[in-house]
Amino acid sequence: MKTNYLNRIRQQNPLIHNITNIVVANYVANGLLALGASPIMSSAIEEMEELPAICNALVINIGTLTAEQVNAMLSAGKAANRHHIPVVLDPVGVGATTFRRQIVTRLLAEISFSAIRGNAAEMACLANADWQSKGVDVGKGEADLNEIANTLAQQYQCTVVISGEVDVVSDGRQLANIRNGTALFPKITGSGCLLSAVCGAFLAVAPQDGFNAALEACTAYAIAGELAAQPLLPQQHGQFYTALLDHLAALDSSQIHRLARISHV
Ligand SMILES: Nc1ncnc2c1ncn2[C@@H]1O[C@H](COP(=O)(O)OP(=O)(O)OP(=O)(O)O)[C@@H](O)[C@H]1O
Ligand SMILES: Cc1ncsc1CCO
Ligand SMILES: [Mg+2]
Repeated sequence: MKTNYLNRIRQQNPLIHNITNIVVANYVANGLLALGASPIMSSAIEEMEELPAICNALVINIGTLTAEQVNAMLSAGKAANRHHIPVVLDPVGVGATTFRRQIVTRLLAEISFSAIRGNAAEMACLANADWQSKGVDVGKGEADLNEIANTLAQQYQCTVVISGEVDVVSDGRQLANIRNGTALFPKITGSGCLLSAVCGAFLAVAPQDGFNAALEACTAYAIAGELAAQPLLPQQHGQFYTALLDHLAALDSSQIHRLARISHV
C-alpha cells in the first residue's frame, strides 16, 4: 500500500454526515472522532438538502430503517451527488426482509454511490448469490466473494468492500484481499457500521482514488482492531469495544505499512 490518506484525514478533519441506525450511532460518532474526522448524525428530512453542502462525505446505513428515514436517505443522497461528495452505502441486513431489499434496490437506482460496504451475507444478497444470512449477522455460505465484489463494482460503477475474516476490495478492475483483523470484531455490534463510516472518511479526503482509499481504510481499521485485541482474552468484548477507539486514535501510517497483509488478486 502506497497511500497515506490517514494523515490527510488528520490534517483536513473531514465532516462526515451519517444517516445511520439507532444501535450504533454513538459508537460510529466516537469512532470517526478517534480517527481524526468529525461526525454529524442526522436524518431530519428538513436538513437533508443543506447538510451535503457543508459535509465532505455521506454514509447511508439501513440498519434500523423507517419509512421516514428512507425519504431522508433519498433526499440527502441526491443532494450529495449534486455537490459531488462521496456517498457510501451500508446495506445492513438487506437479505433479512422484503422492505430492506426493496429500499436498497431503490437507493441503488436513484443515488450514485462511491462505495458499498457490507458483510458477505449482505453483499451476496445484492449479487443474488447463495448465502444463509442471519439477520444483521454474516451467517454461512460458499459463494466466491472475489467474484461478487468484482461483479457488484462493475454493476454499480463504484468501489465494493466485503468485510469479514478476509476483507475484499474491488473497483471492478483492481481487486485486493486484506488478511488483518481479529475474531473479536464480530463480537461487538457496530464494527461493520463503523468501518463503513471510516470508508466515508477516507473517501472524503481522496474522492478520486476510491479503490486505494477503501483499501487503506479497511487495512487501517483491521490493524487498529488487531492491536486492540493483542492484550485481550477472547471474552473481553467490552474491553475490545473501547480499545478499538483508543487504537483508531493512536494508529499511525508506519504501523499500517508494517502490519498490512494485503494481496492483490
Ligand atoms: N473472523 C474475523 N477475523 C478477523 N477480522 C474480522 C472477522 N470478522 C470480521 N472481521 C473484521 O471486522 C470488521 C467489521 O466487519 P464485519 O464483516 O464483521 O461487519 P458487519 O457484519 O457489517 O458488522 P455490524 O453489522 O455489526 O456492524 C472488519 O474490519 C473485518 O475485517
Ligand atoms: C444489531 C443491529 N440491528 C439492526 S442494526 C444493528 C447494528 C449492527 O449492524
Ligand atoms: Mg453490518
